[in-house]
Amino acid sequence: MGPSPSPPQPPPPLPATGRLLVLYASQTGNAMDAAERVGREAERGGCPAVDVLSMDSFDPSCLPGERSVVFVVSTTGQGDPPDSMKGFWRYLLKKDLGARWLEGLRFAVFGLGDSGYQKYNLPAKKIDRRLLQLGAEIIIEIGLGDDQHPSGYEGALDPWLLSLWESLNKANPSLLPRITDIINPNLNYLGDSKIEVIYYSCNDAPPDSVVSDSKKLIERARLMSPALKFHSDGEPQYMLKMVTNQRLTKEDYEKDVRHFELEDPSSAISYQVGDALEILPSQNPSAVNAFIERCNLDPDSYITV
Ligand SMILES: Cc1cc2nc3c(=O)[nH]c(=O)nc-3n(C[C@H](O)[C@H](O)[C@H](O)COP(=O)(O)O)c2cc1C
Repeated sequence: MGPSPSPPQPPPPLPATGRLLVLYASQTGNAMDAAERVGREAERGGCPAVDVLSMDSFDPSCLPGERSVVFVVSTTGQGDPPDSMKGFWRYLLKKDLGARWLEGLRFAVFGLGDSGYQKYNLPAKKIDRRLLQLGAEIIIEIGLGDDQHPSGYEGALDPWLLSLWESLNKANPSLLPRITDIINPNLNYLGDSKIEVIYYSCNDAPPDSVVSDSKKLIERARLMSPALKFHSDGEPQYMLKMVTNQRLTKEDYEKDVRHFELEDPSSAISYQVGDALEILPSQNPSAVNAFIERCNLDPDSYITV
């Protein structure tokens, strides 16, 4: 008998030089959206490996093993870091890390904040400074997204990303072999639209077609109320009184972020830690009618997409 074949070997780990890591800390989702955009653009530029992770799912002690990291960090409270950054930040502040701990790591920080607050973009500024103290090399200057900008944080993110890709490419062209696809996107590359919109008048729909099925759905959507939805699906229906509805943002701030409390839900619903509560909005019929009128649509037509 000949020697038994050796078991298949796992592929060798990709060298950290070929990977772009995007670490984000977000309280209400904007920094996550921005980080995902960074990741998507890097992939479009041909980056061999891109990972987009929330800071609390990355072990900070592994940071020295990385070569290129983009940090996307928002601000909450009064200049506070998002919850998902707290552990990471505590680790970075450890005294024994030393001024060479991050030698060989190149980084860039994009912050999301609101210049209406006194402590504008503070966590992003702090992490930028701390990474430098720990010996990391800056790729480009910190970018500061501002809710007060007419285009929101994207007003600063767009030009910042362009400089980021150019600087990364200068230092390591193999990281973005198709950089022109991000810097000068060829719109033909996107191809033709992949959706088709068909309008039917309500009388056009054959009786057993998808359109006639969707008639019921549309009628329900017009009257949309979560309670009705649950009722017609045969699922349990609970009415809970809201006892606190407190605005967390300033009155003159365009975003309306709220803290809600419901009256003793345990009397009506049995739930466990980790269960998700879904709060569905009701449609405002006058808003639906205004939309139909604005778009010059026939209120009795059906549309398939
Ligand atoms: C309750 C609250 C507190 C905030 N505090 C600050 C602040 O102190 N400084 C700042 O620059 N921005 C502050 N912002 C603005 C946010 O950082 C900004 O809206 C950001 O886009 C939110 O990103 P996120 O959704 O990833 O958390 C605050 C926003 C909210 C809703």
